[in-house]
Amino acid sequence: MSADPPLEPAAIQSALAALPGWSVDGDSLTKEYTFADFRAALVFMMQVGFEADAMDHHPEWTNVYDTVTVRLRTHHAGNKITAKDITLATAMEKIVTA
Ligand SMILES: C[C@H](O)[C@H](O)[C@H]1CNC2=NC(N)=NC(=O)C2=N1
Repeated sequence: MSADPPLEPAAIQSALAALPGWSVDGDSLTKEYTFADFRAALVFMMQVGFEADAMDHHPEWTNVYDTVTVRLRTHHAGNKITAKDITLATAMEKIVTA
């Protein structure tokens, strides 16, 4: 068994209650963040990027001007959602609401 087993759907749904704007898309957690401008989007990516790297758990994301679209899944768990994805999504929410 992997150290990070895929979460059951019920566990994902209960975690989503505390993650506004996040949803399940296939086997990933996803959210589209919109910022004031490109610079603010870039600051978010830098802050999250350092935290994600410290966690050794990295987002898949795209940036177009003021928008960052995030997809979270765990490669080592067959590309399924694990507790690490919930932890990283929670860290992103703390960063945007700080
Ligand atoms: C060796 C290193 O721990 C792994 O490759 C890490 C890096 N970042 C990761 N990020 C994500 N999203 N899933 C992983 O399984 C993963 N594994």
